[in-house]
Amino acid sequence: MVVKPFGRTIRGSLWRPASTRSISKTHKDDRRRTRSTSHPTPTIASGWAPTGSTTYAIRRGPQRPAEPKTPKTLNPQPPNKPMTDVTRTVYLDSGEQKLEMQKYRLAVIEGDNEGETGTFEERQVEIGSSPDNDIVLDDAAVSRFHAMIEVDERGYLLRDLGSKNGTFVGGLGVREVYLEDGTTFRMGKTRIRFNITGEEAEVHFSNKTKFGDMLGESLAMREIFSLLERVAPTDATVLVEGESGTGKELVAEAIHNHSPRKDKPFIVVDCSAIPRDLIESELFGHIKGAFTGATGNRKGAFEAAQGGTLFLDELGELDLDLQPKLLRALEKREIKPVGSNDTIKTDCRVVAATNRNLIHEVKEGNFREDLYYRFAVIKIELPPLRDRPEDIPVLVEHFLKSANKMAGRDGVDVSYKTMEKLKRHRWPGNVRELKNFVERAVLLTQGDEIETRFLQTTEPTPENPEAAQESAASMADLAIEEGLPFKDAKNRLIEEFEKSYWMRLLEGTDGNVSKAARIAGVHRKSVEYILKKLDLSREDIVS
Ligand SMILES: Nc1ncnc2c1ncn2[C@@H]1O[C@H](COP(=O)(O)OP(=O)(O)OP(=O)(O)O)[C@@H](O)[C@H]1O
Repeated sequence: MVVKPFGRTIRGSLWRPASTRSISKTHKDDRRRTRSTSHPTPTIASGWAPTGSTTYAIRRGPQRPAEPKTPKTLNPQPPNKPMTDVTRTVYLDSGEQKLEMQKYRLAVIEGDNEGETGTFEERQVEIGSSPDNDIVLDDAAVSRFHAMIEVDERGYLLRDLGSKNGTFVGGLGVREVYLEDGTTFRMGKTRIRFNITGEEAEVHFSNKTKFGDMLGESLAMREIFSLLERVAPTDATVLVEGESGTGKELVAEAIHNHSPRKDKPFIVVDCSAIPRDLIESELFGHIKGAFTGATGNRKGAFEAAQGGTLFLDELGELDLDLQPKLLRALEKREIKPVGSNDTIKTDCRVVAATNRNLIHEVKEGNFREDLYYRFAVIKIELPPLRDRPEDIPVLVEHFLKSANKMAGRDGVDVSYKTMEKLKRHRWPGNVRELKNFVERAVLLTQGDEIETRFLQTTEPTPENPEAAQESAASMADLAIEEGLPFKDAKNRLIEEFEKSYWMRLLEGTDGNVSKAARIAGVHRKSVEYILKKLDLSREDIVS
C-alpha cells in the first residue's frame, strides 16, 4: 500500500505517484484539506476556504448547451443514459457552481496490471501507457494517452483519446460512453472495472470563462479559475505544473494581477536559462568583490520583487545545491547576497512553474522533498489542450482577432468543419502551438477562412486516420518510379518524418530545445545531434 501526498490512498504500482497534468487531483486534495471540518488544515492561506456554501438551487442534467457531437467516429455510439442521480450541479450564492459526485474505484481485472486498484475523486483521470497518465498500464497494445474518465453533471464519461487500438465496452468500440456502476471496459489486453464507492466528493467551478488573460470554457479551466479566484488575493506560495505551452506563465501573471501586490513589481526568473554559477547571484544578489567580475553590489530577484511577486519559471531545473538556500529564503523570508554575511528581509510572494513532474523528481533525488512541499501548498495542474477541446473555439476566436490585426487582414474566419478538426488535433505544443497555427494560417490563407492544411500534422488524426498511410504510399510510389532501392527509400521517408516532426515540435516550443527534448522524451543533446544531422537550425524553424 502506498499513500500518496495529501493523504490520497492508492494501491499497487499502477497509479502513478503524482500527476503532471490532471488538475482535479490537486485541487481536490487541496479542497479536501480545507473543506473537511473534522480535519482542518492550517497550512492553507486564509481566504482560501470556499465562500458562499449556502445553496439556493439544485439542477440536474446538462447546464450548458450540448455541443454538436462529432459527426465522424470510428465506432459511432451516442453516449448512453447517464447516471444523473450520482452526480449533480449545485449553484452557490457566490455565483459558483459545485459538482457533487461520488468517488469511483477502478480495478484492473485482466491484463498485465491485474489486481491493481485505485479510488479516485478527480474529475479527470487519464489512462495510457505513458508515465504522464494518472493510470499507467504496462500493456503494449495501449496507446500512450489512450482514454480518460471525465466526471460531469451527467455522470462518468469514458472517452477514447484517439487511441490506436480503441476502447471497448461490451465488445463495442466506443469513442464516448457514460459508465454505469459495475461497467467493465477494455483497452488492449487490459480490462478495467468501474465502480461507484458511495463516498461523496465535490468540485467547484467558476462561473467565469476568463481569469486575467487566460481564457477557457471547459470545466477543467473553470475549476482552475475557481481555485485562482480564491488563491490569488492571498500570499500563498503557488506551484503551477503543466506541459509546455499550457499557460503557466499566464497563470503566474494573473495571480499577481489579482493580488493586492498588483501595483508592485512582477519579476520573472527562468531557472533553466541562467548558468549554474550565476543563478545564486541572480536570485539573492551579490556584493562587490564576491567573485571575479563582481565590480559592485547587485540586487537579486528577491529584492527586486520587494512588495510584489517573484515568478520562478522552470523550477525543476534548479540546481540541488541551491535548493536549501531557496527553502531558507521562503521559510525565513530573508536572503543573504553572495559574499555577504548580512541577511536582508524580503517581502515577496513566490509563484513557481515547471513542466516536470516534480514529485517524480523528488523520488529520483533531483529535487528536495522539503522544498517540494513548501511549494506545493497550492498546486495548480494545467491540463494539456488535448484534454480540453471545449476551449479550442474560444481560443481560436481570440487568436484570430489578434492575427487578423497583425496581418492587416479583415475577417479571416474559421469554418465549423475546420473547428471540429482543430478540436480533434492533439496539440503537442498546447495553446502556444494553437496560437502559432492560427497566426500562420491567417498569413498564408488566400481565402476568408483558415484551413487545416496549414496544420502540418505529424500523426493521423481520428478524423483522417489514413493521412499518414496516404503520404507514405505516395512516397513509396515515387521511390518505385525513381527506381530507388528499398533501403534508400525507407531512409528518405524516415528523414522526411524526422524533419517534419522536429520542425513542428520546435515551432510549438518557440525554438526551445530543452522543452522539445522533454516533450519528445529524449535528451537535449540528442535533439541537438538530430538537428545537426538534418541540417536544421533553431533559427530557421522559429524565424
Ligand atoms: N488559457 C489561455 N488563454 C489565452 N492564451 C493562452 C492560454 N494559455 C496559454 N496561452 C498563450 O499561449 C502561449 C504560451 O503560454 P505560456 O508561455 O504561459 O505557457 P507556459 O506553460 O508557461 O509554456 P512554457 O512551459 O513553454 O514556458 C502564450 O502566448 C499565452 O498567451
